[in-house]
Amino acid sequence: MKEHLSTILKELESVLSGADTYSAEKLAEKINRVDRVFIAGNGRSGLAGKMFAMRLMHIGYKAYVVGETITPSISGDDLLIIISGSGKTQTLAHFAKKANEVNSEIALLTTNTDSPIASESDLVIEVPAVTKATAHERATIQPLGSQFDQSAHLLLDGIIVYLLEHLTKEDHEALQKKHTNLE
Ligand SMILES: O=C([C@H](O)CO)[C@H](O)[C@H](O)COP(=O)(O)O
Repeated sequence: MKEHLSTILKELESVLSGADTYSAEKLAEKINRVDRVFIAGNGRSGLAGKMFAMRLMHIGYKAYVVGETITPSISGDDLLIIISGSGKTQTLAHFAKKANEVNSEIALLTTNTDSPIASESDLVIEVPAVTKATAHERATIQPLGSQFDQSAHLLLDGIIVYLLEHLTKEDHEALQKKHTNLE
């Protein structure tokens, strides 16, 4: 088990050292500028997105998860962030088209910069990880898209730290207060 964990950490270090951090910083700046942030992803990519949305709320941004019952309609002053390893998931491609129709900005976190969702996006952040589509051809000890899902989660947590350090000045106490008291 220790060996597996050590290998997973090495995989993540290798992926994240090749991630497009320049674009990740641009994404942080967009988040800071737009009115509201909408986050979409399916499966485990979607779970990484939900964790990111929660932290954005904690640090003072208006964040919504696409598909939740209380999520309002998106508009031209908003940003849609899509997390999709393949960049091809059809429901997400549809969301990107709809968001473009109302002129909202779109950012994509993906391994596939040459994908249908990438071509709809204003900003593409490349994360060079293995996905469910490439797991058979690239080296990882992990199943399906675990490497991408984990890398996306860590990169998004990195954006939270960047926002806290450079763009918002929320302190730990303010974050604690925003965390739900219904638990
Ligand atoms: O659940 C997923 C995981 O990769 C399976 O290991 C995917 O995130 C889900 O299938 C959505 O796919 P992508 O849009 O390509 O991330």
